[in-house]
This record gives sequence, C-alpha cells and structure tokens, in this order.
Amino acid sequence: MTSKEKGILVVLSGPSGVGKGTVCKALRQCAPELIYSVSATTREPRQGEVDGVNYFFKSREQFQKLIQEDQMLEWAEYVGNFYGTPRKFVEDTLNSGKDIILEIEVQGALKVKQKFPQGVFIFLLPPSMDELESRIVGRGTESEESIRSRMSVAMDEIRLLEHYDYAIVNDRVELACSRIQSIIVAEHCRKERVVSKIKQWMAEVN
Ligand SMILES: Nc1nc2c(ncn2[C@@H]2O[C@H](COP(=O)(O)OP(=O)(O)O)[C@@H](O)[C@H]2O)c(=O)[nH]1
Ligand SMILES: Nc1ncnc2c1ncn2[C@@H]1O[C@H](COP(=O)(O)OP(=O)(O)O)[C@@H](O)[C@H]1O
Repeated sequence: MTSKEKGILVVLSGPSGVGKGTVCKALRQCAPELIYSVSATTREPRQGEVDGVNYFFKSREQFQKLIQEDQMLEWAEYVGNFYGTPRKFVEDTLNSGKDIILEIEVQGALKVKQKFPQGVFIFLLPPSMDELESRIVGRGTESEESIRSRMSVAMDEIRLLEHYDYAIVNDRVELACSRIQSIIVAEHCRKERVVSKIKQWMAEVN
C-alpha cells in the first residue's frame, strides 16, 4: 500500500504594494494546479473585491468568533484590521496531496512556521523603497493615512526576512512568477519529501 504524499504549504509575504496580489493572480494562470487560501478579514472590501474570492469579509464580532472556535490557523492585526487563515481548508488541501499558497503578512507567517516548519516561506521584495511607494500610490486604493501606515510597517516587515527561506525581487511579474514556480518544483525534489516512500519500499523488499 502506498501512503499519499502531503502537499506543500507555501507562504508568500511582503510589504503592501510589493505586488503579492498581482503575482498570485499571474500564478493562477501559469500554475493552475496550485491552490489558494482565501483569508478572512475585517477590512472593508475594495472596489471590485468579491466576498469569498478575494477575502471572506467579516465583522469584528464574526472574526472574534472564528478565533474562539479555533477555526483560524493563524491571525494577525495589520494597520487596524484583522486578517486570518481558515484552518480547515488548508489542512484538507494538504491532506489531499495538493500544494497551497497563503498570501499573508509576517506576524501570521511566523505563527504558521511554528505549526508547519516544513512549509516553504517566500518573501517578495520591491526593486526599491521608492518603487514600493509608487506602487501603493499608483494602485489608487489607499487613503494618504493608509499609505503612510503601510510604508511605516514595510521596513519592520523587511527586517523579518531572515525567517524566510527565499527572497524574490518583484521586478517583473512574469519573472517573479516563474521564480516561485521554480522554488516549488525544487521543494518537491527535496530528498526529505521522498524518505517515507523509500522506507516503504525498503520494508516491502525485506
Ligand atoms: N496574517 C495574515 N495576514 C494576511 C492574511 N490575508 C492577508 N494578509 C496580509 O494582510 C496585509 C494587508 O492586506 P490587504 O489589506 O489586502 O492590503 P495590501 O497588502 O496592501 O493589498 C497583507 O500583507 C496581506 O498579505 C491572513 O489570512 N493572515
Ligand atoms: N512587477 C511589477 N512592476 C510594476 N508594477 C507592479 C508590479 N507588480 C505589481 N505592480 C503594481 O503595484 C501595485 C500593487 O500591487 P498589488 O498586487 O496590489 O500589491 P500587494 O498585493 O502586495 O499589496 C498594483 O497597481 C500593481 O499593478
């Protein structure tokens, strides 16, 4: 009997405006087999965002209830709002052998790392801090106050890069995308991932 390999949990973090959402959207085209975790948040939907697709939009009370019921794999407060990863979807996806990507901020990523040290942690960097600011401003979704808050936490986030396995500069979306794909392919080839299978072969031979 062969036991099913679990999927790989990939965490993608990076400061606001670096292009996480854009790169994930591009990844959906070039890596359709990758599953995306949809987070819950208390922030207001932006224009065009759809409940259940971009986020599960929740009131603070609903969000607190999810935490109390232990339905969150991790959660964090970011610039005045709560964000969290629904636990069951992640666990079910990994158990079914599929890879899943979580696009989450650094505090949450560190909590995930405690629970899933075998996860793959990727940090997306901007080509420069000036370019980061132009991207947040250029997106046109944030108030001046929100832009200031996001820029002020950006350096603190980048300081936590040491906890990640990989750093990718998002200079061009297609390049960032293919770098992430390459990382996932390489992680699938890690010898640790096939050890259990080899042990099983050995047991069958003996
Ligand atoms: N910890 C945690 N962070 C999340 C989650 N979902 C999104 N985030 C992060 O929350 C931050 C703010 O997200 P958002 O309001 O969509 O703003 P944006 O990053 O400027 O597009 C980003 O760093 C996201 O990666 C989650 O489930 N958990
Ligand atoms: N490689 C890139 N080059 C130029 N602009 C980019 C690049 N990646 C993303 N952008 C732009 O930067 C802005 C912020 O991207 P977004 O994906 O919303 O960032 P995040 O999800 O990290 O907050 C968007 O207007 C997007 O079109």
